[in-house]
Amino acid sequence: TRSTRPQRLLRAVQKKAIKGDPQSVISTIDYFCRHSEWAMNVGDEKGVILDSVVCEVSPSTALELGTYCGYSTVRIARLLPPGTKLITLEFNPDYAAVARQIIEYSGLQDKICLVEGASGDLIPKMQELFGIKTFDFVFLDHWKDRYLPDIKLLEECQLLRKGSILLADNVICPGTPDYLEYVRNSPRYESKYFKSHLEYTKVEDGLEKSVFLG
Ligand SMILES: O=C(NC/C=C/[C@H]1O[C@@H](Sc2ccncc2)[C@H](O)[C@@H]1O)c1cc([N+](=O)[O-])cc(O)c1O
Ligand SMILES: [Mg+2]
Repeated sequence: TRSTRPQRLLRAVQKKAIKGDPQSVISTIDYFCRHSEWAMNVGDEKGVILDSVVCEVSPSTALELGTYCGYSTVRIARLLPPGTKLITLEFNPDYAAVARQIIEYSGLQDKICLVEGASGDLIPKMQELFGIKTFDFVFLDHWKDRYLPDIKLLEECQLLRKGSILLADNVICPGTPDYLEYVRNSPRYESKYFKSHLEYTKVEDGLEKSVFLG
């Protein structure tokens, strides 16, 4: 049977990227998605905004919802201070299998913990599974209708602290209207929109950065 797009993306990384070099893995994926096949990675333009927020927060504990092929996982992990771990949750086992190989190829496997399962089931287990008290940084890039329920779950599980940073992809395209309305109107968040473009296109999209106020 025909290979899947994530498998073709992985093959391009194994063929063209330098093993152990996260930047070359990132550049190879961006080139492949621009010139061969579009894929739903956060991409290079929004990726620069993601990089700047990760560097600013310099998190000790970080969570990513929606690994897909591991592009943003590698982008985030390459900037984490030594000794810190990025926990990334992925629901689809086929995507997880590709992401594990891309993460390993980048050489960042010691900074990343990929957990297969649904965020709704796994978030309540973060304390017991990883001894996590709170997350300094959360990147949301999974099913768009899960953004709002999942941050409410993070609040309920007391996994956010005063100053925790949430960064959400695709708040314009495909769009997460209920999430945006919540973080922009809740007294518990201070929110800011970073205008950009949908990965590898000229369509408007952006990232929403929200600080939990406790
Ligand atoms: O649909 C999009 N993203 C959904 C991503 C979903 C990813 O997260 C899990 S779901 C999950 C993971 C963990 N827990 C629960 C569910 C899926 O298996 C996939 O790996 C999207 C679409 C476009 N676009 O242009 O159409 C652009 C983008 O940047 C996007 O992110
Ligand atoms: Mg996205």
